[in-house]
Amino acid sequence: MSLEETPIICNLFRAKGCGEVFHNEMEHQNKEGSIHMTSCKPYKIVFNEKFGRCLVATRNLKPGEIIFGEKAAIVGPKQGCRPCCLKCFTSLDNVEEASLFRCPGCNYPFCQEQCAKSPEHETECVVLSRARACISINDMSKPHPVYQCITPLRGILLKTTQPKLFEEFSGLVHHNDQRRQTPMWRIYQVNVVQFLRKVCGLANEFSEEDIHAACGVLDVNAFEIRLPGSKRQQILGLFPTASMMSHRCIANTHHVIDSSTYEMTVRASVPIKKGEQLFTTYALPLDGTNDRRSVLRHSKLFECDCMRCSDPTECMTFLSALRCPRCPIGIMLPIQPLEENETQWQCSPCSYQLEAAVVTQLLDQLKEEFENIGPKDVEKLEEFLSRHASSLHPNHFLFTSARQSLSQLYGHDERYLLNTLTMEQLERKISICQQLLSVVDVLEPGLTRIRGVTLYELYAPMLLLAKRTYEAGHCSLAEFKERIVAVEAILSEATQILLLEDAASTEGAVCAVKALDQIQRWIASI
Ligand SMILES: C[S@@+](CC[C@H](N)C(=O)[O-])C[C@H]1O[C@@H](n2cnc3c(N)ncnc32)[C@H](O)[C@@H]1O
Repeated sequence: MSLEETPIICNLFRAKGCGEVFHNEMEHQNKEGSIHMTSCKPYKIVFNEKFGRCLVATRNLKPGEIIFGEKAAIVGPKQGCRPCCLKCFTSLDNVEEASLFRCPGCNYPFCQEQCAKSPEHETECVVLSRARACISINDMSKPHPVYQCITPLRGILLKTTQPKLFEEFSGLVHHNDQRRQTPMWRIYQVNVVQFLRKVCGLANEFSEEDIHAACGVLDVNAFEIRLPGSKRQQILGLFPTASMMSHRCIANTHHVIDSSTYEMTVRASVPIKKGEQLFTTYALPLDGTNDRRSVLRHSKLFECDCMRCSDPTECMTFLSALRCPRCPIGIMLPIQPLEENETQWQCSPCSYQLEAAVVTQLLDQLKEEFENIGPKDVEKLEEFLSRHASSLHPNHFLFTSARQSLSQLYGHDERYLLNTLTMEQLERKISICQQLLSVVDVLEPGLTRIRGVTLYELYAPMLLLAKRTYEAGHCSLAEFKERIVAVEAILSEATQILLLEDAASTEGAVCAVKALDQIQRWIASI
């Protein structure tokens, strides 16, 4: 056996962060002294001309491996939110006036006295109470502009409460120079900058530029946090390390934010090699290229030219492709996808061309029609899929979105409960989930929430279909067992993914674990 082939002998110590092997932990700690210990992480921050600061893997990472965990530096309401409790973010819509608690200091409404008296509200209340006369929030069903200043205020107040964290916060990218020309800048100027400086008396401590920078840091870097329950708002959290991750329209990481502790866990979603950049996605992965690039241009102020955006087929998913109006098999794609307003769209076999403006007009009409359906109308969603089958590619993002809704409706909607579905409807649910997965496997690969949820939706109709087929005597016991083993593999993968999700939304994971246990016992008994 050569030296290279010598296996790692037990008692050797493999450092969790850097993955290097040492004789013992002491040797690891002594390596390059404390410098190595502080940098013993599976990622490092590097600077790149194109991306700015970004994260790079310092060793090979397996799917599901935790890269880092991080607590939010600040959390707060999202711009344009409806009135909510400033402590726990419960929506105050539908809460009776008698049940609200108005803070005696600043007059903002809270869901209960305990929230208003929490230490988190103390410092901001001193500032906001100077504006008490202007804070009169009575209609809880509509967004109120006095919520716009809250999250930026929490950011700038770190200057006195946590100066080190403030340094990190104010060192994040804000793109003030580009944002200065935008309509949002003018809204912030009135509702945040002037409100905090003139009405709340912060003019001596923070310049206009400082407060605009805080707004920009949040717009460019903050993550949305989904709170459980329909009465909760979507809020923002700022995570300084996670905000260093660059964007790519097909990410290689996946993050989960615990909705009670506001802690983020970032994992590898696919295998990542040492030296590879870590990417998250700032846009919706199942939107088409033009929509994703437009969101990134306006909210994150850069032009995405990633591999997916530059490829007219979007990595062979054809998410933005149209059917050719001239030939029966043709698929129309943009010739230059990064020039969305100027590019011609061309059919691959017949070369027929359409102007970008014509395509935009057609899509605007279809988007409007789709939005008017609403996400819960099975018949209208099915009708939309069949009516436009001659205009859009089967994987088009509008169809994919319709399938996403249908995958949840068949089996759960009260008119389509699983046990009441006919054999054709079970087959329909299966084919919808499979088609959705064929797109998601490419655009949101690995251990991602949408894959977990879709695999979970796929297992139940497959199981029921196999059971009914066997009970009707249409397949042998051996064939039945084979089908159940295939269902078990799907459910097992779904469970593995769903168990990584936020503890407050693990209803799906709990059901999946129970169902997996049942199937495994069942297989053993057949
Ligand atoms: C959340 S920050 C990421 C950290 C930032 N690079 C830094 O140095 O602080 C987002 C900004 O990073 C840059 N960026 C991220 N992904 C990019 C990409 N795919 N192409 C170009 N710029 C990107 C853009 O300037 C974007 O507004």
